[in-house]
Amino acid sequence: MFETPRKSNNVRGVWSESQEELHEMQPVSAVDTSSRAKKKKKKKKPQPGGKRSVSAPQLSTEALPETVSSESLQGECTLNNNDEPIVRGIFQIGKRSYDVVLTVSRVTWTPIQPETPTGDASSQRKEAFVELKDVFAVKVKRRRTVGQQSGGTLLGITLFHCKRKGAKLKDHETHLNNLSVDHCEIWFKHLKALLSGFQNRPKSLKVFVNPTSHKKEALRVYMDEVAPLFKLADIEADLTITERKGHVLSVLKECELDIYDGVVCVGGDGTVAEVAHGLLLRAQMDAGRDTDSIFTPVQAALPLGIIPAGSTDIVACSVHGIRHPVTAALHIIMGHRQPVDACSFSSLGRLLRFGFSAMFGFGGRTLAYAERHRWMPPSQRREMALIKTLANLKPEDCELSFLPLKPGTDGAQEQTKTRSRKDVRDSEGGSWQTTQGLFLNISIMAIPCLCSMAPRGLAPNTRLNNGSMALIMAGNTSRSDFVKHLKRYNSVNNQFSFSFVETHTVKAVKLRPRTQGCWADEVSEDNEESDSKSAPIISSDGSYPWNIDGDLLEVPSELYIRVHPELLTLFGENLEEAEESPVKCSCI
Ligand SMILES: Nc1ncnc2c1ncn2[C@@H]1O[C@H](COP(=O)(O)OP(=O)(O)OP(=O)(O)O)[C@@H](O)[C@H]1O
Repeated sequence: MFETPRKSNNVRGVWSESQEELHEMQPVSAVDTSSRAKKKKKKKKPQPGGKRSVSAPQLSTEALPETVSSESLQGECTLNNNDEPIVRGIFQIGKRSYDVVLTVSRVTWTPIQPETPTGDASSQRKEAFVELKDVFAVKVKRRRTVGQQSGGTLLGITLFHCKRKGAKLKDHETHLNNLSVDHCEIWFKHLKALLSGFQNRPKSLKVFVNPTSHKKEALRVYMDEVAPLFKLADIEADLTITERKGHVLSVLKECELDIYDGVVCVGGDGTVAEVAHGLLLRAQMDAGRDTDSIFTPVQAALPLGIIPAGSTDIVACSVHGIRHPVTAALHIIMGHRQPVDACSFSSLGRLLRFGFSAMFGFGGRTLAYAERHRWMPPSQRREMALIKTLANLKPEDCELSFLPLKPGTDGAQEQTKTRSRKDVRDSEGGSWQTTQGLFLNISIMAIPCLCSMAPRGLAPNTRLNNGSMALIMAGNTSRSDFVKHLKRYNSVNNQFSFSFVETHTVKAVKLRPRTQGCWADEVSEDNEESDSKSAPIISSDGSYPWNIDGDLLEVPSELYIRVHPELLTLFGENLEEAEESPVKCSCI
């Protein structure tokens, strides 16, 4: 029976169609995109490779098996030239018959039209095609009675391919109908052989789903929107539903990674951070790196796919330009890869974790407040945290040192204000600049950090893999000016054009808070509100809250942040701007 995992109750009358391998009789779960496929527009394209004079009366599918033999349909296998037909034949697509040609790069179909009485070839031969690089599965289509598990009448073959609309990828089906088994077998074999040539496409994946992310929808998102596509693409997915914080880390430390072609996480930014950290930590363990010293990290062994199911999904948005699970799944299936820079965060010479972004001051305090109120619904918790932290807005007294990227490489956007600083030369030849003072917020970001609240990114001046980090320092100012600065993230105006904001393109940052005990004092203010089960352990020893990729990290002393170019590969593509319409935060 034709199973539609997204709409599993979709029974289409007495007869239904199944997609399966030609000689394997187990039915597979196909993705129901039929309603969307109907709306498909065919693209006009010039005819490839020479003239074709197919001018025959329109053929019905029923007539094809007898009239179209495999000989007349079979082309020579000529894989040298992209435009050279490998196989050519007649299929019914929709209600019309088409002359269909397979080359190494595409499947092209042209409607078969009767000759005009004057013998002219019709001028309206609209050609359509699908590039093989966009095809992720080919299946045999059969008609079966309800309940029939195998066999059934062969109807043709179906191509599953992805279509792009802006940053969004969507799955589509093209049904090539022909009742001839020989004919379909030839096409099926050729298509399978060509698709197996895409070596970048994963065959086996380790998948982590965080069932607690955001609105607890990650498992549903995976089961309904992603798993059916993986199955269609013949990808074996080894699923772990995480049971606690740290679960991913313990699995990644121990498991055999060689058997996988990639790791996938389904959840929010905290889940992404844990998986990225786990993958990078495992790579250091395998390479024998001592992470309790200043070391040069090795790259992660496997690419990471991110299926967004959180509330902000900053990393997914930065790499896909959109929060759309199907787009993310199709990037994984098609094997699109994007190297990204990552940071290491260390304190007192010991590695604390790997990640992409850090916020200290306002960003750290807001997250700490939200974490202590986990019992609240997510959006309410975030708004409340923002309001409370703004109401208690306090500058942090810090000593900040940074190692700028070499002059001339990417410093054009920098905005340096009047803060005094001293320069110290680094052993690598760079020049550390040190400044002291009061800061409301300090952000250090290796990726643009796109999200719906900041469509151009929290750090629009950096790129996914430009080998640098954006350092954004918001100095002490009035609350109203700081709110104006925050609001600009959501607008077209430059959020950095304030006298109290400084930006730098850097390779490394050291930050040492100089205020004693302020964080512990603040925690005690609302201790009575916190849920003892879910509240993080907040020490009163003067440690400071950092927001590292949306995860709360408490650091008692100096934090040392270094960027490592292209340390991790993500499944996806480099996009400069989020596609989603900006979301206004109602509380500011
Ligand atoms: N079963 C579980 N129970 C509790 N926490 C878990 C579980 N599985 C994973 N976690 C942890 O939950 C944390 C938060 O995950 P995640 O970021 O995906 O959700 P979120 O915070 O709701 O989403 P967002 O960051 O987008 O708001 C992660 O640090 C992860 O380690």
